[in-house]
Amino acid sequence: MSGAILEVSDLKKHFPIHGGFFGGTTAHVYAVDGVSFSIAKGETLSLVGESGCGKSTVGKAILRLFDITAGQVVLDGTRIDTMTASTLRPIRRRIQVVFQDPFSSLNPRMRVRDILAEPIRNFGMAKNRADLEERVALLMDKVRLPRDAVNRWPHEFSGGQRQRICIARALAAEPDIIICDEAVSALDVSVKAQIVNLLQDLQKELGLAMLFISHDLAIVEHMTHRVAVMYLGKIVEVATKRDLFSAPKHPYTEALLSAVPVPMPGAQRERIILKGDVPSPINPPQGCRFHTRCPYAFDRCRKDEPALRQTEAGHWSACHLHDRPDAENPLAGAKGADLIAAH
Ligand SMILES: Nc1ncnc2c1ncn2[C@@H]1O[C@H](COP(=O)(O)OP(=O)(O)OP(=O)(O)O)[C@@H](O)[C@H]1O
Repeated sequence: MSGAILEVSDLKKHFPIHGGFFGGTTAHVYAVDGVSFSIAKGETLSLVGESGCGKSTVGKAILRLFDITAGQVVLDGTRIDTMTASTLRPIRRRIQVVFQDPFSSLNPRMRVRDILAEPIRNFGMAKNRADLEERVALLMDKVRLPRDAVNRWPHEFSGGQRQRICIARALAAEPDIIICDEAVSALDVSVKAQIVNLLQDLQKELGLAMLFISHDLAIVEHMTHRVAVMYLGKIVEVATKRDLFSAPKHPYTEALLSAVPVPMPGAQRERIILKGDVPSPINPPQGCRFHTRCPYAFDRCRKDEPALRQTEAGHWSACHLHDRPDAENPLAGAKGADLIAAH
């Protein structure tokens, strides 16, 4: 994609499982198994899917919290997955993260001023002491916290306020992209909406790119440009928010969406209850990984793995149903478009 700030190609992360008498590798967790996407400058891409499908592992791989098994991560044209720790150091500033738990993410022994000053100092961004103070004050303004709160300790703040401090800390480094890993999942409903609005405002104001990792499609719907749906280490569908919510092309996306409430009086989607649990990523099913739970699975799904391919402009999906005539594809056409029209 032109203007991409981040490009991830065929990313794999297989965690070895050690066991046996000699403690050797006995198996692997195929946590992420060939994931590709790109994010444009100023764009939000949401990565959604059930717990354990590999979303956080994708985020951590981009942050280089561990080495990847295979694939490429390219930031603004530069490959970063193969960089040594010292070359990577200045690049780290450009990718920041906000994690789920604002209670454990902040050092309880540091005042807010020092929490925000730390990245500014580490990345050598302030000209002098006065500039540092000014930068800290502006960060408080950006996340709508009073400037004098910089003298307080993390425990003096509510969960939502702490998440604002985590966002300010991420912004302190003036990044190109922020990874929000379940950043609002632990917050109360009303606070969640405030933080989502704040992130959206900041994104517009600063032209940030965002990778928004979430299991909650209802939240994603309010703030994303595009959505990538993950299942068992793979992306099964990618589309713009409007296309994905109005006309999902993959049965897994359809099932996830069926659980999202429709914000219109009297309107409701038919809930699809998937059978069984997500299979183990240690031993993923042959063929299509979703076939064991798919309501439409047929013979081919048990044997061949479907490739992620473009079915309409900007809409990608990995499902053998696309090779069937429309009459035999329950997901052909703009199913649900009427429900979404009022959004
Ligand atoms: N360090 C690790 N060692 C071994 N397995 C791991 C490790 N980290 C993650 N996994 C496994 O990889 C799979 C994907 O985990 P991941 O945390 O990326 O999923 P997720 O979609 O973000 O789910 P959640 O929202 O529950 O964190 C899971 O089966 C998890 O148990």
